[in-house]
Amino acid sequence: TDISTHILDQRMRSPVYNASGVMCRETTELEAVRHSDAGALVSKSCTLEARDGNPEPRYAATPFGSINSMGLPNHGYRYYLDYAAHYDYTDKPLFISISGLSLADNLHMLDAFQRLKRPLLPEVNLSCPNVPGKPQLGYSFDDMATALTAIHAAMDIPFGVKLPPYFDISHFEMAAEIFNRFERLKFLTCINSIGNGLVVDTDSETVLIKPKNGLGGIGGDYVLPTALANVNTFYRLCPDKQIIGCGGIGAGEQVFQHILCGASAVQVGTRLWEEGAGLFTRLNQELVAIMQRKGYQCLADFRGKLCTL
Ligand SMILES: O=C(O)c1[nH]c(=O)[nH]c(=O)c1I
Repeated sequence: TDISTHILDQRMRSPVYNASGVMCRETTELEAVRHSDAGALVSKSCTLEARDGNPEPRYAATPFGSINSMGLPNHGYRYYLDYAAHYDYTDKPLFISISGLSLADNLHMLDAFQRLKRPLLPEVNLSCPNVPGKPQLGYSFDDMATALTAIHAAMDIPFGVKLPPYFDISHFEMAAEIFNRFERLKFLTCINSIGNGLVVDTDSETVLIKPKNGLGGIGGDYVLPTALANVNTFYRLCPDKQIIGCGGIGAGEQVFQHILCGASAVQVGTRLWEEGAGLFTRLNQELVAIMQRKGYQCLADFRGKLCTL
């Protein structure tokens, strides 16, 4: 049973890796993912300068997932540039998440990463919901088109984007029409957390996290149907791009479902935060078990083959 996959020409021994933001802010964390059974790794979204992020508590686990308003805490892009410069690319693919506070910052950082001349894979984050005063690009189609036009003009290497969840068919269509304009935009990571949810503790009658009156991005079991809808819809609307699934993965079954909906690889956030890097070993085993039960030899046997009625 072969669970390997490729993103562009880069092979992954497993289709599962971390979601940006989880187990990837420190080089020690990135190394933990690299030494795990994850098939790749992605770094914490970075900005030009280091950021402390929002006041704590800013993450909370909940009965069906998590809520977070981290506020883009990171060491600044040079820290991740240094990791990418010394990384052994023969091991597993390295994705670099970029989330500049302006288009100019994004262009500056992306240029620095492409000048490394390393096979790193930039994932431009269009969907951070937690920086007060910074509306996310993914929900402003004109601004997103402008940014991607400039990024595509500046990038000689292939890149991807981290997308927010969309909920309206016309939004899927408008977003896909924009993405399909850009040939070197090669992968779409769907989805980021569902922005600005609110989780309340009944006993204390209090929110769980400090920033933004308790509002934060929702992840975990709550978001699986939305994640699958975004994966499958962009899989159908953007046939020249690969889809990386993210959202609601806690067991091999959801890995299977994301791939059935069209994902070439999948990322795990909430469940990784709660369980640790041993998660990848478990998910790989559970995926193999499902494939064996169904008689599938490789991921291509079922990728994108979701049946409709
Ligand atoms: O608050 C964060 O740091 C954060 N949190 C998220 O749930 N998604 C994001 O893209 C980011 I940049």
